[in-house]
Amino acid sequence: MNLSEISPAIALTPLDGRYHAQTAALVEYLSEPALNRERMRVEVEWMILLANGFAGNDWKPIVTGVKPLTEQEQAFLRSIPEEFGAQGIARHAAHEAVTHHDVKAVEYYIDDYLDSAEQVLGAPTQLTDLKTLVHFACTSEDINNLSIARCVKNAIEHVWLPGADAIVDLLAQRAEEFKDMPLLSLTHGQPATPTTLGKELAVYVYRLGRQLKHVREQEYLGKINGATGTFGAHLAALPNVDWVAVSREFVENRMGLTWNPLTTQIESHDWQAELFDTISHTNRIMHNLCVDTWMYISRGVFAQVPVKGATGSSTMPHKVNPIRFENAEANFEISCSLLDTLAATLVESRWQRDLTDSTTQRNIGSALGYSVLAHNNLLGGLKSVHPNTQVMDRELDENWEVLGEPIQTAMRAQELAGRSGMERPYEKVKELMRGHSISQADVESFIDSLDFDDETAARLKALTPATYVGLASMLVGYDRP
Ligand SMILES: O=C(O)C[C@H](Nc1ncnc2c1ncn2[C@@H]1O[C@H](COP(=O)(O)O)[C@@H](O)[C@H]1O)C(=O)O
Repeated sequence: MNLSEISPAIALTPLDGRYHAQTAALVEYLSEPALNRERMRVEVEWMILLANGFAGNDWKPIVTGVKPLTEQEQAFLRSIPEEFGAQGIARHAAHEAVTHHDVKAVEYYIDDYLDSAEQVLGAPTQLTDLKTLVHFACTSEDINNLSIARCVKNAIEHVWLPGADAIVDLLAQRAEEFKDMPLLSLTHGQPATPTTLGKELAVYVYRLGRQLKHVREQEYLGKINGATGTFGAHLAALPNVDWVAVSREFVENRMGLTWNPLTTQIESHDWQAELFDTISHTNRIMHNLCVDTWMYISRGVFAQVPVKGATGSSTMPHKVNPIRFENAEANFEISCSLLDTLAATLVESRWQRDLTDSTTQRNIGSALGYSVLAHNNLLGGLKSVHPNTQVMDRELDENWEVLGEPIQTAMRAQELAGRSGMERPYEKVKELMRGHSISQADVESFIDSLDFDDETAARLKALTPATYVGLASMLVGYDRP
């Protein structure tokens, strides 16, 4: 059996195959039909603006000879994208098979609807004669850039950000829960100044929160200014219209985007580079979290809740493998590579336009899809782990030498305050502790061997690796930038 002949078609990529259920929400915004539907929305809104005007021109038609569209006519136009489904996709494809131009095919698709307007509305309508208003004075990129910006904005706001927020919210909740849970830290993989598990999670909350703030503040730019951004055709056809004002009204108020006044044929895509860079950066922070958590699991700091009925290893029955973190790690990497390519290449275009951006932007769905998939697995993974305080306490208790730092720092303070016998504090502690296994008794007798004032000696003796966590617990309160 030839797999390529099976119907419905078998997905080539995992996003639309194996992982479809986890990425399907993006189909609504970033699939090819979603783009074509958005193109239709842009085309019909442009028609409505041209026919009905706006407050800035006292609601007079912008194109001479066109009467304002009635509520019913506007509703009819707006129904075209809203009715775009399986049959519409096939009809658009049939037009494209002839035109070999996807935006032109959208124009013809709308023309077909205008032919049926009188029948659908049940009354004579000027719409049947308004085919020439479809795509009026537009180049394809006028339609494309606005459609893509709106598709991406919706995908970010409705799918990507909620997924990222869910991770940050869970981390913040866990940071608060675990803020007093002491944890041996490892710098260079070696025992170091203890922290708390909550504080380490709060670091991620803070880092991610900053990036998500950038994403929320992202501008989405749009333009509608003709074939090379000069309004040349607009002016040649209708010289008395304030086209700059019309263009601005459309981009800002009808499309909900930031108006770009100065472009070549293409919107310059700088906002896309900014957004994709930020998302890639966010992916990398989450990748770091996956790796850290994976290693905490390996160390026993986090235990995993076994999923009922699930198999860890096909041969080693005892195992619960951290597969969700590994899956997320891999998908973040693929997402980053696509986003990095998009951000790097979209900001360049030969002279007034080349078409590389069109081809490249068709992968925005994949780039965000791998990220959304990774979010899903990371969130599931995080929900399935819980701290093992026995392991954490044991690690701390086996590493009393981490108290070398507070002792030598207290010695410095004593020396600076004029107390004698505190010279060469770092070296003295190093002599005692470096490379040795140190017990609680060793630490105590070392403190006793030095001439600390009573209060300092008592404070140092009260320290254990588990209580030497500084302000970790309080710092968790700073996790939301
Ligand atoms: O308004 C215009 O069309 C102006 C024209 N520039 C174009 N602007 C936007 N789209 C264009 C352009 N040219 C082609 N196409 C169509 O883009 C589609 C590219 O397909 P793909 O590589 O799959 O992304 C594919 O459907 C192409 O037919 C120019 O000559 O400057």
